[in-house]
Amino acid sequence: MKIIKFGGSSVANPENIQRVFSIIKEKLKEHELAVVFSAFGGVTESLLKIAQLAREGDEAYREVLQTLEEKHLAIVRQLISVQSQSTVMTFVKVRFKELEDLFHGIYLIKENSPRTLDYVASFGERLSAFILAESMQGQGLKTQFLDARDVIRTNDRFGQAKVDFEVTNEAIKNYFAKYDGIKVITGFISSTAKGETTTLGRSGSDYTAAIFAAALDAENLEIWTDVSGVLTSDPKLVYTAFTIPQLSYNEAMELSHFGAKVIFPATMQPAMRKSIPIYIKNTFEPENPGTLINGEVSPGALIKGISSIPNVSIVTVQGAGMLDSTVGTSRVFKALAEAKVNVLLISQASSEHSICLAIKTQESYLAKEAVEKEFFYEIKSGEMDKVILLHDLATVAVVGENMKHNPGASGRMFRALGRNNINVGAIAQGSSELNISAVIPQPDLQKALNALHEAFFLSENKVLHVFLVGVGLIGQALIKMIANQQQKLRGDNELDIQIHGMANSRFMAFHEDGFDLSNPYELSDSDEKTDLNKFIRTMEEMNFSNTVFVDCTASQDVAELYTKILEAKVAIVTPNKKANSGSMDQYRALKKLAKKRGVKFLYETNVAAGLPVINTLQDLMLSGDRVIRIEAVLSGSMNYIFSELEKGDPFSEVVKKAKELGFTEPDPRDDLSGMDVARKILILGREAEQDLEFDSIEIQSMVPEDCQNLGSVPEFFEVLRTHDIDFAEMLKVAEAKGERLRFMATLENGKAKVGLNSLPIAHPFSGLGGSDNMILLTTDRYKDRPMIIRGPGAGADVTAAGVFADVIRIGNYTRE
Ligand SMILES: NC(=O)C1=CN([C@@H]2O[C@H](COP(=O)(O)OP(=O)(O)OC[C@H]3O[C@@H](n4cnc5c(N)ncnc54)[C@H](OP(=O)(O)O)[C@@H]3O)[C@@H](O)[C@H]2O)C=CC1
Ligand SMILES: N[C@@H](CC=O)C(=O)O
Repeated sequence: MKIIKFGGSSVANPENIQRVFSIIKEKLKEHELAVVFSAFGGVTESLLKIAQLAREGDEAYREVLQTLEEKHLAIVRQLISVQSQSTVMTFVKVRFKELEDLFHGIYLIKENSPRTLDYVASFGERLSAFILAESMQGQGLKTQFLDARDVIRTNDRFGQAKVDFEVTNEAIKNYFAKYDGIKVITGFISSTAKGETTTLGRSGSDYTAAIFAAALDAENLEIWTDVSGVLTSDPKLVYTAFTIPQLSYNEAMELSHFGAKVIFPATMQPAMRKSIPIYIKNTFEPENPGTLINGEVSPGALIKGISSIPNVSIVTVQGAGMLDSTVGTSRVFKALAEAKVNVLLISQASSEHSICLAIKTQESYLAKEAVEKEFFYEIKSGEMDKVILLHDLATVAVVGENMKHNPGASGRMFRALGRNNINVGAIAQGSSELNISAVIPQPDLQKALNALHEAFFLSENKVLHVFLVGVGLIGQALIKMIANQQQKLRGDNELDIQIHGMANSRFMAFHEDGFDLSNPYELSDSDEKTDLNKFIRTMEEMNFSNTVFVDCTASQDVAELYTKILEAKVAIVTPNKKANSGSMDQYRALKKLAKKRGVKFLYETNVAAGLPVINTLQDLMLSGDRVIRIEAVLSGSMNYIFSELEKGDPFSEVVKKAKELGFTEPDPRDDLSGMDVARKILILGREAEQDLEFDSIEIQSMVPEDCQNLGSVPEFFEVLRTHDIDFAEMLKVAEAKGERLRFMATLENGKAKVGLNSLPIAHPFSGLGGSDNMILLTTDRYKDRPMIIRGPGAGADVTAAGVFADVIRIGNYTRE
């Protein structure tokens, strides 16, 4: 015998009901069944609403009642053939006549006792189960309608009646022995020995099903609902949540205690006592195996799920009066029990001077009042402090029996929370090691759940949440690269990169689920004007774990936001050199801040685009090397310009071409003026642990004087044309000496120089063509022959690839 139960959403309308019948027919092929039904979706709520309206003297109750009757009659019309409708129609009409009288009585005497409300609510299941039994009959199934009030005996605690299992079990067995056919049973309702209608409280229909399963020693119990079992976390908050295939009874109870809504612990008890397996299945996805809850602890994952409770407060009771802890603590709990306050989590310091309780916020004031009343004299004498309330909190709990005797769970939990800048207010772990719970700020709840979910379930599948400012040459190339590699990264590297925010200087746009990168988004379609502070605020509000801010602008304004971004524990990746080439103090402060906040600040592409210069230099320094000298060609555009000039094209045309090829800065004067190279040698010097300020660099500018103060770039090109002849002459002089012109940077003895050099043909830089860069590092270890890094040092693809590599590096870093 199997007991199966369908909830309200499964029987909300005739279409859903037909699905339910198909499931039942399928099951009947192999099993004997009893089916428990909830009221049709929304009916219990409507009945209680009508009772409330009637009690308030609001005549509108009649209309709502009529609508409800119509809903039931419509279901009958759709499910049952015309020839067989009359019995059911009569049943429905008689029940609604009873309800009409009942509500009229409530309307007259303005009274709605729990007893009356139980009776009112009982009509929902009585109607649904009867209609469904009759329609199953109409589909050729032999059914037997059972009003559970005839067999489930309870006390008279209306609203949440206690079952007398001795009487109930006996009555159920007798009933099943007497009648055959599929028993179609009303969920939720029961009765006292005097025949008064009672209800079984929250998730009462599940409880009904469990009572029958236990009484009949059923093979198993299936709860059919509108989700595919118990999920690893709340899917509304954690999009990657997935169905847990199996849970032990203890794990299921613990998860639901901490907020998982699919099943309610009390409803499991009867089935649990008899070790009856419980399946949680989805009516709308019957092929999904759902979750099996049984007595077994499955090996493997450290935890099974992460649950949470929002709107929690911490109630702190402290003072010397608590030091006699046995008495102090017991008085706190006695006071709370008397005030009917439910304590979610308890944490007590070993000093026993204070005790911290997590309580639902709406009960926290009651708790404060109760405890302060209990300790009235101690508070008055100063022996105890007044109770402190802290609001706007939530609890998160990781649950799983495998945490027992397996170290590492709490480390992983708190590392994930800490790394995401989530402050933990209180911690508790039961000695059973079945759950570790923490109180965190409510606004961080979604971020915390996602961080924990990733840390425990998706540590092999990391999600990076990217916010990108600057969608020009490099930004766009980066988006394309991520789009092309997304599948591969997900599959081979278990890394999922999603872009949630984008901005250029004019527009910004956000996407909670991540932009669809296969279908490029046009920022000009957004109606939101760029506001950098708002961009950062929105990024913070989205509050994702593993957030990366990518700056692909050349903007000082954006660089000035880095402090704020790092403060928010968001990592930064950037090719923009502005931040690192500001003052030495600022450079140091950013590095220090990133370290302090435990996030990465990566800028490999600040120098020589995607070439591994900064990482190499950092490795050398970390391993104890010392830089003696740096000689380098650090500008892809300048190298292109001066090597192409050798082919005889006019200077201004070559500069234009360098811009078109994406080698120059947004404004090519930044390259020609030597400023860009100066920034790069400054950054290299700083990475080589030298104290360098920008002002100390000797810079030779290639921008003719009359081009320096021109406004727009096109204007600049116009005037530059008039200097083509000067540059041709410069080249001629060099060539006459058998030399080549190369724009270089050097750093030696703390002195940096940037400028154009005429080099002998044999010089390593003379052979550089196109956008190539070359960096010669002479160090203590590389003294006789310098270390050489060479390759293209500018261009959209090589730069975007370098930025992309930094982003991936962050993914790998956050993996542990
Ligand atoms: N090109 C290369 O080879 C290399 C470039 N880099 C660096 O990469 C960065 C980007 O260069 P590149 O893509 O060529 O430049 P682009 O001019 O092509 O793109 C710059 C982007 O930044 C946006 N932007 C500018 N100012 C702001 C602002 N205040 N707020 C928001 N968005 C802003 C621009 O918006 P809008 O379009 O509205 O103006 C544009 O989308 C630069 O820092 C550069 O030094 C580093 C290594 C190599
Ligand atoms: N404009 C730069 C590109 C990146 O830094 C260059 O020409 O090298």
